[in-house]
Amino acid sequence: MGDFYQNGIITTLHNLASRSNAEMEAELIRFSEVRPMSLVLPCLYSELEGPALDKIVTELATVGYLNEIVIGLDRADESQYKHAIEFFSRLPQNHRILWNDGPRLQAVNNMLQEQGLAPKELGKGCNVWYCLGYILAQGTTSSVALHDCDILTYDRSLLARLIYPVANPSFNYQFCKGYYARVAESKMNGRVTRLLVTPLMRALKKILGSLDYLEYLDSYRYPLAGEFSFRVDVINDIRIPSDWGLEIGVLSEVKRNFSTNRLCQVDIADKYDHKHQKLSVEDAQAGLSKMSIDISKGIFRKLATNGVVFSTETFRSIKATYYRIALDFIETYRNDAIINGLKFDVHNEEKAVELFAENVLKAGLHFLENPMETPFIPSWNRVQSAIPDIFRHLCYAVDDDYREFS
Ligand SMILES: O=C(O)[C@H](O)COP(=O)(O)O
Repeated sequence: MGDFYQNGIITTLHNLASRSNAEMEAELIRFSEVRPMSLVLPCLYSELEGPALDKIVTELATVGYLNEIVIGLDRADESQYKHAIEFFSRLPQNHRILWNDGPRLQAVNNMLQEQGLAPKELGKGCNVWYCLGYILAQGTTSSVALHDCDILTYDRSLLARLIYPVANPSFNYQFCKGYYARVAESKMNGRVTRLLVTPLMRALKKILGSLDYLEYLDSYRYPLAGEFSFRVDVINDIRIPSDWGLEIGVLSEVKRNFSTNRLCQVDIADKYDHKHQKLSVEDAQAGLSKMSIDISKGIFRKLATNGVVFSTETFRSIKATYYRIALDFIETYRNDAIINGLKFDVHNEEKAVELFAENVLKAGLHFLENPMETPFIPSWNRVQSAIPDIFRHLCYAVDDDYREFS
């Protein structure tokens, strides 16, 4: 059982008692009468063949409060799309699969491209964006949850706890982020969160002073969690990054659009494990190396929109301060691991921090050299204003694919 401390400037909803999931789901079924709920699952075809998704679908098949499940399928050819239809067919809820690489959705993408509105980079951000557009187009949902498809420790209580804060009609939250400890096989994971994001926040606060935006981001216990939920109207006006800045980008957008008392975070699992990517020391375009660059760029860009002025010297100081603080954090994590009987590899942790320190500087210099770069996908409000019947095209594409291949 955790504590009930409220840190930061958003509400934290803890897991304080062993409330049964059945009791919570019974409540969610009642809520669903006034607030219909959807789940978005962004996935790669390869995840259908991996160890996590089969169990996730088995768990979801027993969930009674979902109105629909929208699956965004990336990197699938025709036969793989057909296999995906079969794979998800055991879901009793209404469900649709967006075959993002299929000719119909590609035609929709071309239509957007002609207006300069299509996502510029493929990946999770783009996948999520199309799924959210489809949910808006359907117009049947009130509350939405989204989670990754590589969760090895999944059970359906994760979803119940994740969606509850935006499903309970007596709560006023617009957005909720999940949190947990990424601890598995007796070791602490979550390398980018622990070794980049938290120390970088502290370094930025030290150099730039206490800024509302930094206090806000630092309030999230797991800012990189791929699990979040929201009221449907949040979708209209958010611009999400198409790169690894997706998670932090969404947090920044909801802060811009809502007061912090409409935002919260919730404890969704005792343990969480997922697919781990390589650190990728050699290749800055891959693995956690790329992730750390994209995230740092996203944070610097956002600070600049908040009036912060950067120079090469500021980025050198940020790098040096980050490095020192991150090394101190390694000591903290080490002791936390030891008291909990977990393994801890100081060498690998320091290797990651050395790489992230270089990448913080790289991201800063890249930001100075490319001040006009905007890796954001436009909001659906803007897209609808440019192409008023876009939702009709999107719905036809998804539904016609399903009709033709199921
Ligand atoms: O959450 C994170 O920090 C990144 O996704 C990396 O996670 P991992 O260290 O658990 O692979």
